[in-house]
Amino acid sequence: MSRATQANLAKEKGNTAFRKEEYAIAHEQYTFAMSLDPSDIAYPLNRSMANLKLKRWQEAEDDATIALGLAPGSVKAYYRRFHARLQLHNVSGAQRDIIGFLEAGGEIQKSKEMIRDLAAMENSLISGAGAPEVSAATNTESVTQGNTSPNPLGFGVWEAGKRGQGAFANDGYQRGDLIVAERPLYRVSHSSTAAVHSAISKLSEAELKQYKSLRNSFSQDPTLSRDPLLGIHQTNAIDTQDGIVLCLAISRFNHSCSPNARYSWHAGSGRQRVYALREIQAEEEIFVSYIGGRNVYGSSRKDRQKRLQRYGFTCACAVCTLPRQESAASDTRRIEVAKIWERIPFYGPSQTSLRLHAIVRALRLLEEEGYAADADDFTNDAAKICSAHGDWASVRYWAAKTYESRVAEFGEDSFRAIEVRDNVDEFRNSADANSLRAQKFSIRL
Ligand SMILES: C[S@@+](CC[C@H](N)C(=O)[O-])C[C@H]1O[C@@H](n2cnc3c(N)ncnc32)[C@H](O)[C@@H]1O
Repeated sequence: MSRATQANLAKEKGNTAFRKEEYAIAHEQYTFAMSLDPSDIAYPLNRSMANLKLKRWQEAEDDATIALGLAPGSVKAYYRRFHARLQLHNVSGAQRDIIGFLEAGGEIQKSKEMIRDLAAMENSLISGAGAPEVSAATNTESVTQGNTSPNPLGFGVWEAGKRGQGAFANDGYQRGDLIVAERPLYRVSHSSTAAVHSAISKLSEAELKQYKSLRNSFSQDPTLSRDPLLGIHQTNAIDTQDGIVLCLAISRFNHSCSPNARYSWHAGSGRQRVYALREIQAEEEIFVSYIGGRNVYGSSRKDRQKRLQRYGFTCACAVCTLPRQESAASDTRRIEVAKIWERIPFYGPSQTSLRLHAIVRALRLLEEEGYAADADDFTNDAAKICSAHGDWASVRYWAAKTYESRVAEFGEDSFRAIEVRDNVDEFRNSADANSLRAQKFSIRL
């Protein structure tokens, strides 16, 4: 009997054992078949299935990889490896298998099930259900709608083209929704090599593994390439008023110069939060801005690109990739906003109408830019100047706008919202109240 025939016989024995749910025996027979004929894809493919049944995930993945080496377009091999990788929490590998499965002609319906399974696995990884060895488990909570009740994470991590991976909304959000609140993996007061290494040395083995799975945009950097752990820190760390933090889930949020979400450090709970700045549709990517305030809304594409080099990338967001003419128009708008911001304190006591018109102009320009944050930089000034004229209706209008944006962007319990909650009273009691000629203004947004 030829080796090929013997191998086929062993496979048949394996299949019989498999049907009787005797997976260990099936595994033995497939191994024998492989040793007799290593060129036949059926044997590693079947052994991969037996390994899945035996919950030997790594071996199942390896066998599917062997099968793909023998037949690169094998739908079954992609499907089995996907399931092995799912169990191994290999998100990007599992994503690649879904793509391979589809490209090899796998059924659309099945691929949708794979996507759902992967999303469920990711959510369980981040929220902790069924994945106790994953440190983000205890680190993350999320609220999909309304700011109050904790739900499973409302976003998944997917491939985002040139940006690597990114966070995509499951069902969508409204302005002011808390997308996630995550306890950092570590916090450092500065990003020196010693401080970062010291923080990393305190991570558990599982945490370190997750840390190492984060993106490193500095692998080609002349100095940082020698220190990948520092490169990961540099790529993902976030500046907060309480130091520099690194969060596993939030690390997957990409940057946009007109973001639909924003970071908000909450000192009370020691958590980094992300709030929706505007409506975010289901499956839309969630973007934050890595740079703050005027550095993003008041600066040209060229200047923003320069600043973002610090994160090791050239920004490819929707604003930075506008065609030449639209990009120039965007720059013009942002530079005008910056000029208005700089000019505001220099309007004279008789120029309050002009000042308020300039504020409205800045806010409209921001709206045209699709920039949905930081309106409070302007509305707060409008309230203050109206209080100097004793125009309390205008003060209430502008102060309400300020409070509204701070609640939506930082949360009702944030310092920044609380600070302006009773602003009307504070303006009334301030030394500047009624200090200019009494006047009423009807200038509104
Ligand atoms: C904090 S990570 C964000 C998640 C990352 N994309 C990933 O795959 O894990 C920051 C890195 O993502 C990429 N990135 C984020 N926003 C980007 C953008 N607007 N354009 C190009 N790359 C971006 C850059 O490589 C950057 O260094």
